[in-house]
Amino acid sequence: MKKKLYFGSNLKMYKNIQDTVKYLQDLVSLTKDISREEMELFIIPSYTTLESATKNVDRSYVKLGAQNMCWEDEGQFTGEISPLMLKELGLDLVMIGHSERRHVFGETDAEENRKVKAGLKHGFTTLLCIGETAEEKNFGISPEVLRTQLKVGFHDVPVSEVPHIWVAYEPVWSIGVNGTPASPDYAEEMHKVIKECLLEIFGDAGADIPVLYGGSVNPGNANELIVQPSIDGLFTGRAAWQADKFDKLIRDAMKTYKEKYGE
Ligand SMILES: O=C[C@H](O)COP(=O)(O)O
Repeated sequence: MKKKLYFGSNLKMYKNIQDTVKYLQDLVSLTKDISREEMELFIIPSYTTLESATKNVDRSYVKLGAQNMCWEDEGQFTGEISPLMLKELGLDLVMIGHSERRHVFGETDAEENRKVKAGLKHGFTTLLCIGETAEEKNFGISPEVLRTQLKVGFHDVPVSEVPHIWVAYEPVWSIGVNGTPASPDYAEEMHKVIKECLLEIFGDAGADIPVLYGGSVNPGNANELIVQPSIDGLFTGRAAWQADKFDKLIRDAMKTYKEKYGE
């Protein structure tokens, strides 16, 4: 089972312009020799760094994205960023529905759906993040929660958009300094649920959507996660924020994957 592997990071509300550009340039130069046929690298920095990042980083090696986006092109939406504004920067992707957007800022599945449709309409690769809370996990309803987030998130999205869709599974309880990483077995089980649901939504084409795991990915668990059959990549926060450490995590994971599945 040989497939392209995805590695990316969300920089959240960290790093100023200078630090972001340096991080991206270092990451590109460190990872340049890794074939982009085998590995997709993407980074999602803060809004204020994006213009400098797009101008100063070799985009053939790293895709750049935004952490959120409004569903409207323009209007009376103080504090929001329009898809047209992001297009002006020439970004590759938008992330929709990150756990912190849903749980700190109260975004709903229906809002994520509007954003997903806007992202796709404007030609961005659209990364929808989903994941259950600890309480939902304890009630034993994780599959139902994930299926709801996918079914609402992709409501009315035509199958022709599949090539532009990515999904990240990030259980809320696994994210950040207080998070507990999902075990590889549990992550695999949930990825299977997600992949089955994508087939239901998009038919056979749904199988082409990459599904990434995120939530306390670190050098100690990345290798075991990446070899799970239904995990297509790792969406990493803290463990990716130093270019040399992220480069090592990627290389080790790819080596482990190749040892298991062949060159
Ligand atoms: O977007 C990334 C996730 O929130 C994961 O963050 P983390 O790896 O620091 O837990």
